[in-house]
Amino acid sequence: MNHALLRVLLVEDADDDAQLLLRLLRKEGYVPDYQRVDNRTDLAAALATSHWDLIISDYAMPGFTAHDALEIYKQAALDIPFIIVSGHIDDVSAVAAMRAGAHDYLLKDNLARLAPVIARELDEVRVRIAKRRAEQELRFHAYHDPLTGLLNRREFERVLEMAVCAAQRDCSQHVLCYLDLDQFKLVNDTCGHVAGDELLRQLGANLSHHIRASDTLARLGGDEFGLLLSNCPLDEGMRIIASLQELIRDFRFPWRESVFQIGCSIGVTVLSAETAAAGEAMSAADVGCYVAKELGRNRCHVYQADDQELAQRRREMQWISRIGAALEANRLALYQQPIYRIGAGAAPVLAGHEILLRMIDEDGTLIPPNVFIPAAERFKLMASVDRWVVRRLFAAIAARQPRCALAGDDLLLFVNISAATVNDAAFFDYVQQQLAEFAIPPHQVCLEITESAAIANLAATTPLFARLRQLGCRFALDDFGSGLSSFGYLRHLPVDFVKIDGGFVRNIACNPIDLAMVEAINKISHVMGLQTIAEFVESEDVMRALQELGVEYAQGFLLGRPQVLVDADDAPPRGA
Ligand SMILES: Nc1nc2c(ncn2[C@@H]2O[C@H](COP(=O)(O)OP(=O)(O)OP(=O)(O)O)[C@@H](O)[C@H]2O)c(=O)[nH]1
Repeated sequence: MNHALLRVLLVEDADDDAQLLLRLLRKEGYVPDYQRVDNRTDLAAALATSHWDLIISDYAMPGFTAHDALEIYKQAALDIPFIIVSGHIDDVSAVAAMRAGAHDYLLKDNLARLAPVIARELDEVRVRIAKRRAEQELRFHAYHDPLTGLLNRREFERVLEMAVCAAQRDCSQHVLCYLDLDQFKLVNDTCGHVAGDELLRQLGANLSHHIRASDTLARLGGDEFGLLLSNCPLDEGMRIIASLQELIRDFRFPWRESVFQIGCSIGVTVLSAETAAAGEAMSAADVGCYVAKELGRNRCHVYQADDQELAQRRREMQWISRIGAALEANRLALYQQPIYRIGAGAAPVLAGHEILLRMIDEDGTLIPPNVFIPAAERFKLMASVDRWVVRRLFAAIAARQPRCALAGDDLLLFVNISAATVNDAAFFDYVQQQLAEFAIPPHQVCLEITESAAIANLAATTPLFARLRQLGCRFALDDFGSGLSSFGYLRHLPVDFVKIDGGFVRNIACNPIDLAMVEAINKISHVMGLQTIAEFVESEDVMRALQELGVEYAQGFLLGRPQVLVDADDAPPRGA
């Protein structure tokens, strides 16, 4: 038999009856810890001051009934089983008492059911408590960061939105801070993530004890915290921030043999009637924090409008890691767009493909080249990107991958190279080695460079083109015509094809100036012994005009859209 402590509140005027109940409880193995009350005041006081597992109440007492007791019990809003044990109670009164909140009723001369009823009610209360706890926990997790117990980013943004609305409505001022710990990575790297977690937990708790009750602190993720100082002008906000900085400066985090001291960069912005949206305020505080880092870390910076310029630089810098990661993880895909030989009165004949590059971001979205290539150029990643394309393409052809229609054919591969690659002294050797490794016939490869990049790097372009042409590779000048001064340069560049800028081609059927430009480029190219390719051929009218002019090749949506050639998940080639 179990001996379970049972804290029981007896609402009973007769001590004899109370003792009888207690004896019964003991017989059933309970160890009752009890109090007897017989009036409203004592009952209310007992409920308010002690914790009870069970209430057993008589039905009718002098000047006091179970209904009165139930009323007080309901006001206390406690989840305690309430059982009526009465000398005589008619069915109507019993049902009324159950409706008023009693869990069961028994007659004093038949208490055989008492033990099972108590066991059942205690069980049910346990189930209700467990359910409530689980619900509370779920609610807590929806709004809180599991590591620190502070609010999470989503809840912080909700509170921030309310503050922005309040500022717009009643011109109140609030201060928003974005806190990012300095060199936090060091703690993780030297002592492991468990130490880093503990530091975040301790610092979060310290900060939360230090702010006003009306303020909101949240962990936004990683080592970043958000703080909203409600109804607070900037000067008062700066005083609070200064005291938080002091607290962080004084904070010591001991871990095994080491003691860490941590710095924090803080971006600050004011929410006022002019604040348009919570997202805008959040981004201003984030930019402020970035500037604080740039200025040397461990400081606070109030966001200024011209900080955006710095932030733009940061966004650009992020491309370095995005492109680097994409190269590393082979998250680049090759597409091919057909180029046809066109002749007056004859059906176009497939002559080759231009190889186009797409980047796939970490979340699977396709990034077009006009978005990431300018960034790759700015951050000197294009030479690596070009090498990646060459190797990936050659490997795909050598492996005769199913989508690769080029293998074994005499079709040309037009591969774009950048100005950076032209200036890469080792590129010639690289291409030579790749051609040999994958047994690609050099005459199938036509390297394309834009007219402007070729001219801007003339000193490097000419010898590279000459050497690669000796191997058998061919060259095309891309976007020809966009830099109008370039006819003279054609004489100096050892190229085979001129790709006429699509900006002229697109409208030749309706714009006589564009038609004249294309005609001139075509004529001069032919006089120099070069063949011409028209880009952006999108309609039959344009195609007819090109055939009449005697342009040799055409490329554009009319003839074929870019198709996947090598997907990001195709097996990558081994090696550099
Ligand atoms: N321990 C722990 N580390 C985390 C958690 N979330 C993110 N981190 C790490 O926190 C670091 C945050 O990166 P950054 O803010 O860029 O690094 P930092 O060293 O603080 O550098 P600065 O902010 O430039 O001073 C990264 O190393 C993450 O891996 C976490 O929940 N626990």
